[in-house]
Amino acid sequence: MPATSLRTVAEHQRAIAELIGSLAPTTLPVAEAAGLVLAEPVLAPESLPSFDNSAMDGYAVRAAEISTASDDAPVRLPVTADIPAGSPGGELAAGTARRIMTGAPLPRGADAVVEVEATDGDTEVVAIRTAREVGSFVRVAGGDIVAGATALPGGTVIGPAQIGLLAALGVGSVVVRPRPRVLVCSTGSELTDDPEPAAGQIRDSNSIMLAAAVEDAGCIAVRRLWSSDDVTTFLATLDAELDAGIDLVLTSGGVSAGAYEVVKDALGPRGVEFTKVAMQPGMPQGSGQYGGTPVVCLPGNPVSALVSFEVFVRPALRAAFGHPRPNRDVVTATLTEALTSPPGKRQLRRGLLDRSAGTVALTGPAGSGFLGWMARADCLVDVPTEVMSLEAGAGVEVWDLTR
Ligand SMILES: Nc1nc2c(c(=O)[nH]1)N[C@H]1C(S)=C(S)[C@@H](COP(=O)(O)OP(=O)(O)OC[C@H]3O[C@@H](n4cnc5c(N)ncnc54)[C@H](O)[C@@H]3O)O[C@H]1N2
Ligand code: MOO
Repeated sequence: MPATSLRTVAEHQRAIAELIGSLAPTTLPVAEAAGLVLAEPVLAPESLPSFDNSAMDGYAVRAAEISTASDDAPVRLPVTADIPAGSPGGELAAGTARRIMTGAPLPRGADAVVEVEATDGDTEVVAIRTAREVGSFVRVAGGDIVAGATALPGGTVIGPAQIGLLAALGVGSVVVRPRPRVLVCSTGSELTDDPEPAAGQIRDSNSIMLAAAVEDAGCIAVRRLWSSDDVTTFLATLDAELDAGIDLVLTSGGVSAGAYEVVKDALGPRGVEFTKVAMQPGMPQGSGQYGGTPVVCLPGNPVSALVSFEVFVRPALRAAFGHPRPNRDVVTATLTEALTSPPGKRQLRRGLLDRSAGTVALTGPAGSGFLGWMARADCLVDVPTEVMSLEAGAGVEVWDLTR
């Protein structure tokens, strides 16, 4: 097939994004929502802080009563009570102070806190050496968030800070799009889980690698399957595991032009379209629905499989749960060596970024069967379709695989 008739990367990206679509929002306990995205805003059910409290260990006072305090002429106030954090603040009588701890409620009548360092620390009659303004070291109720205000807008990614805030507000569940659930299936009669593979056999690295990529994208790799290159076995393996809870079946291998292309032979007549994409690696690709479940078929060469996952599947999976940044960060870097790229194909080479120097070095040649070169890389160098060679020193766009 001439290169001009291949599907472009952008076209196949759109096809996969449409295929996977967007998952319906659901309500989840906050603790299970880490990494997910709010499908609607969270309104604060109460104010934060919920009561006026002290920002320092010190003494709760009336500011006006210590306005003349200085090192030479400290103001002395009887200490009538201790207010540890967790106890009620009580009422501050005129002309007195209460010892107060950080986070403890301000007693009624007090309007400032003097930190212990500005006093002699006495527990009976405290000498205060510094005047303090009204409101000093007081964390006012609602000073962070007022009841009824938007605590977190829709579209927020739920990370540690958001989880902490929701816990502080007493919000136990949130409305989010769920993590896509992915069934990962390797194919190939050469694959074995025998620690000592027989002649011609190899270990299945794709399913564990793609499952890790699925989890790294914030999704769930529900199960890992393996099938030989036999169509009946492959379909039976898939049918036994497919249920309504699977959002995507991700296969690898069996999609090119050989005599035993099990995925193509099994799913081609059953709703999955096999195409060639103008990309290196990752030319043979498949996508469609099998029994109503979206299926993406990646090529078997391990590097092709993982690069194809990066280019087509990861962004679509993240978009499916509403992630505001479905794509990797793209940066511009200077190539440290020359490269060549096939005509009519967008090439994604494996590279190592030197972030401080702004340079990128290739970790190996373009071959798609050698995972070692990919495992040493932390980025993909994106060589545009129309570019067939680049000299050392050329500027290139680079996908940062760490972000
Ligand atoms: N005559 C042609 N041959 C090939 C073409 C072509 O257009 N014409 N395309 C080449 C390209 S490009 C790719 S990519 C591969 C894709 O092949 P398949 O998707 O059919 O994959 P397999 O043949 O099953 O395997 C390819 C390669 O990868 C190894 N592999 C497969 N699965 C795993 C796994 N789970 N773990 C580890 N390694 C795996 C497999 O042993 C093969 O070495 O086709 C080219 N050929
Ligand atoms: O296109 Mo294949 O995926 O390069 O090796």
